[in-house]
Amino acid sequence: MTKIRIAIQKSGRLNEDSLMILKNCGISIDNGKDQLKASARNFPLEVFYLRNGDIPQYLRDGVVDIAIIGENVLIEKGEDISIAEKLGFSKCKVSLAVPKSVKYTSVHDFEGKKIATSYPNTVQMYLDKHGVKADLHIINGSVEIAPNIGLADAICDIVSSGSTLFKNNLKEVEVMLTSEAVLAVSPKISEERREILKKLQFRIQSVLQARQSKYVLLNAPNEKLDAILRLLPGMRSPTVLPLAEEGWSSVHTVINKDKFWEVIDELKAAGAEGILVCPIEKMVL
Ligand SMILES: Nc1ncnc2c1ncn2[C@@H]1O[C@H](COP(=O)(O)OP(=O)(O)OP(=O)(O)O)[C@@H](O)[C@H]1O
Ligand SMILES: O=P(O)(O)OC[C@H]1O[C@H](OP(=O)(O)OP(=O)(O)O)[C@H](O)[C@@H]1O
Ligand SMILES: [Mg+2]
Repeated sequence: MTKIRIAIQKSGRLNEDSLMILKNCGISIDNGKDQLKASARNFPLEVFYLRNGDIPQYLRDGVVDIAIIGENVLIEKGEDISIAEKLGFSKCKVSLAVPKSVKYTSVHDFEGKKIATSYPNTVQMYLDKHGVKADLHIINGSVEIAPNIGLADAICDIVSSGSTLFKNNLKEVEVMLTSEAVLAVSPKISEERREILKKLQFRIQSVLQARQSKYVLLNAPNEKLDAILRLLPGMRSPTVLPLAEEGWSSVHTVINKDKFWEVIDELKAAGAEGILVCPIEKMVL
């Protein structure tokens, strides 16, 4: 039987969330901790555990068909590789930073400066776009320490909370790109495997939709229903069912998880009671 081959990060920031999304898609993987390859029990899928930085080349060569990888790595090393889905986790930026004490005015301040980075192509593209010439010093990790030990004038690295920059007395001055984990596709994927990919994407989309949404149930006196329903956008429209108690109804609806916090006070003020907010496991639109 033909299987689709997916690369996920062997260990590191993407590993756990990548396995979790497959699990949420109902795919169980026989997983020995030190295995570099594993098969799914109930879906035609084989998992290869690889280094994040090596994945673009595996995709390009068609050694794997798809991968879960940081978008930033594709921008750095895999411009020719397409993205099938954005997955909504591992959100970060790739930014330029300088010592806090430096007075910064514009990207032209980098002219003739030495920049330490693990993302040379990304920095070079950004500098070229602005007509700036700088000297790049490529290192693989602990980039933020470079200015403190006299290795470089500035750095380019991943920024999330900003705490690594802060601890190293640096400040973010240019955001070159924003990134999140994505499902990437090999340009060499076969038609047969593309059909399996479609099935996987359908499952991923229902998991991602569900993560964004909450199922809300509430009770309302009938005379206040109109006002309450106006506050609630449902998938099609909210369900209204009579309660055993005369004059009351139960309202059921699906709402965006962020939107819910915006309307909760208004719902209460409009007369809603006994509000329940429940997670949704899968959502097919
Ligand atoms: N602090 C962060 N916050 C959010 N996402 C991050 C952060 N650091 C990295 N990422 C994202 O997670 C991906 C993997 O980062 P991680 O540090 O685990 O691996 P790596 O060292 O870049 O790769 P490799 O697997 O080759 O060792 C990055 O490419 C980026 O997309
Ligand atoms: O803005 P922050 O929230 O501080 O995150 C940014 C840091 O996170 C990543 O390092 P990581 O912890 O993955 O270590 P690594 O260099 O070993 O990959 C990245 O390389 C930054 O150093
Ligand atoms: Mg890292």
